[in-house]
Amino acid sequence: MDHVTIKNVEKTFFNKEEKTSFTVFNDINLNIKKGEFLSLLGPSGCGKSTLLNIVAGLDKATNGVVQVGSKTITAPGPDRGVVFQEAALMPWLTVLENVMFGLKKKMSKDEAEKKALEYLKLVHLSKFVGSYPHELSGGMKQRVSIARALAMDPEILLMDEPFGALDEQTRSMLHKEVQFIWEQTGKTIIFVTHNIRESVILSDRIILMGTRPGGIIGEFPVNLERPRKPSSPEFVKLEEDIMKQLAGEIEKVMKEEMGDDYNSKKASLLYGTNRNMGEHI
Ligand SMILES: Nc1ncnc2c1ncn2[C@@H]1O[C@H](COP(=O)(O)OP(=O)(O)OP(=O)(O)O)[C@@H](O)[C@H]1O
Repeated sequence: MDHVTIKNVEKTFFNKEEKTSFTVFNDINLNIKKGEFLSLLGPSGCGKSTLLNIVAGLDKATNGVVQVGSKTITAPGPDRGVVFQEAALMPWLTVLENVMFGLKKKMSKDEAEKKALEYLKLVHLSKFVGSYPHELSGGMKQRVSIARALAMDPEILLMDEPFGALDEQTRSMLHKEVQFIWEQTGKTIIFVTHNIRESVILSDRIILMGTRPGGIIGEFPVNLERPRKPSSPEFVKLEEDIMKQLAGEIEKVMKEEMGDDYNSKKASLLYGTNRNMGEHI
C-alpha cells in the first residue's frame, strides 16, 4: 500500500531582488510504501533536503502535490516526524525533558514521562535521562532527537542526513540502532544521505537524484538480507553499480563549481573508501 505519493513535484526558488529564479527539480514522481525504508541519495545540491522539506510540510512545492494516504500535505503535521543533521535540543532541559516537551501538549505530565522513558529506552539512553545536552556526545544527542521524534508516534519518520556530522564508528552504531527501531516500530522512513554505503546498509530502496536539471536519475532496490555486510560480494557489486551511475553526475557538479580548477584526478579522490560523495563539492 502506498503511504506517501509525490506527484509531479517542482521546486523553483525565486529571488525577488535580483529577479532570478532557480529550478531545483521540475517533475519528481515517487510512491513510497507503508513501512518502507527509502533513501534519497545524490550529490550535494541536487535537492534531497528540498524534497524532504516539502514532504515534511516545511517548504511548499511550486507545482505538484504530496499526499500521505489520501491527504494532501500543506503544512507540518503529527503524522510526520523530522530528524535533522543537528539535533537542536533545548540546552536548558534534561534529556528526559527534551523528549517530554512535545508530549506534554498532548497528554498529562505522568503519561508524557512514561512515554518519553519508553522511547529513551528504545534508543538505549535510559542511563542518561537526567543529563543535559552538553554532557552528551554527538551520537547520543542524535539518539535523543530520534527518541523525541518517535515519541510523538508519527507514521512517517523523515531523516535529513542524521548521521552526517558523526564519526565513522558512531555512525555505524547508529545504523544498527535505526535498523532496530525500524524493525520494532514498522515506521515508513525517508532517509536523506550522500553516503552510498549508508544507503545500502539501511534501505529497502535507493532513489538516486542528479542535478541540473535536478531529478531522479535511478532507482535501486536493495534485496540483501539484514544485517548487511559491506564486505559481501553482493553489497560491493551494488555499491559499484550506484557509483558508476553517479560518477558522471559528480563530475558535472565539480566542473560547474570549480570551473578552470577542475581536473579529473580530483574527482577520483572523491570516490574514497567509504563511498562518500564528499561534503560540499
Ligand atoms: N531557500 C533557498 N533559496 C534559494 N536556493 C535554495 C534555497 N534552498 C536551497 N536552495 C538551492 O537548491 C538546491 C538544492 O538544495 P538542497 O539543500 O535541497 O540540496 P541537497 O541535495 O540536500 O544538498 P546537500 O547534500 O548539500 O544538503 C541548491 O542548489 C541550493 O543552493
